[in-house]
Amino acid sequence: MNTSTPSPTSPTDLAEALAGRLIVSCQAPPGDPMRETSTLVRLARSAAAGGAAAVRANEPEVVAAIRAAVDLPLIGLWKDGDTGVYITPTVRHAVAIAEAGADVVAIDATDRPRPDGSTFAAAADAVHAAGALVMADVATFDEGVTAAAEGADLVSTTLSGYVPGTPVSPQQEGPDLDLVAALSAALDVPLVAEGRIRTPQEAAQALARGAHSVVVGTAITAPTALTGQFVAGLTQR
Ligand SMILES: CC(=O)N[C@H](C=O)[C@@H](O)[C@H](O)[C@H](O)COP(=O)(O)O
Repeated sequence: MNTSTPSPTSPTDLAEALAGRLIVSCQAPPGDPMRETSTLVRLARSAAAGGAAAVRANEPEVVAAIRAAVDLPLIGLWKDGDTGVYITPTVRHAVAIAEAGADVVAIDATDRPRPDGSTFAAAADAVHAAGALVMADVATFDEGVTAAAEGADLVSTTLSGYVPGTPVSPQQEGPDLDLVAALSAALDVPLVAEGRIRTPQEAAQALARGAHSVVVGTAITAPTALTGQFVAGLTQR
C-alpha cells in the first residue's frame, strides 16, 4: 500500500463537516481568463478564508494544486466535452480525480449513455476502491434515488435544468428547490443543493427545503459571467 495516500474520509465525517454549510465551486470555462491553475487555487484559498466548508474543482492538475494549498474537503470532477455525459464521464476520469487527491469525486449519474459504455455504479466502485467518496450529479428525482442505491455517498442537484428532455422545474431561472426538497426527504445520504444559487437568501432557502449543504459557483467565482449579467441588466433599462 502507498503510505503517502491520505486515509479515506469516512462518509460520516464528511457529512458532519458539510452539515448546513457552503461548498464553493472554483471553476472557469474553457477560454475564460480565470482558467489558470494558480488563479483557481487563489479562488479556493479565498473560499476557505471566507468560511467555506469545502471546495469543488475541475481537472486533475487543478485538483492536485488545490489539494496541496487548501486544507478543506475537496470535491473533484473532470469535465470532458460539453454535450451528453461530460462531468467525469468515464471510469478513467473518475479514478484520475481520486488519484489527484480529491476526497470526493463528483460523477454524472444521469440516465444517459456514457462514452466508455460503463455505468455510474462501475465508476463509483472504482472511486471507492481508490479510497475516495462519490458525489452523484443528477438532474431528476429518480436518478438521485438510483444513484444512492448504487453507492453514492452524496447526491447533488447539479444537472437539473441542463439535460434535454428531463422535467424542468417551474423556477428554471433559479435553483431547483422542489427537487432539493423531494430528494432530501427521500434519501438516506446527504442531498447537496447545486445549480443557479445566486444569493445568500437562495442558499438559506435550499437548507430550509432540506438540503444538507449548498454548492455555489458562478455567484462567487465567475467574474466574467457576473460582469455579463450586469452588462445585460444595463441594457434592459
Ligand atoms: C451544469 C454544470 O456543468 N455544472 C458544473 C458542475 O460542476 C459547474 O459549471 C457549475 O458552476 C456548478 O455546478 C455550480 O453551479 P452554479 O455555477 O450555477 O452555482
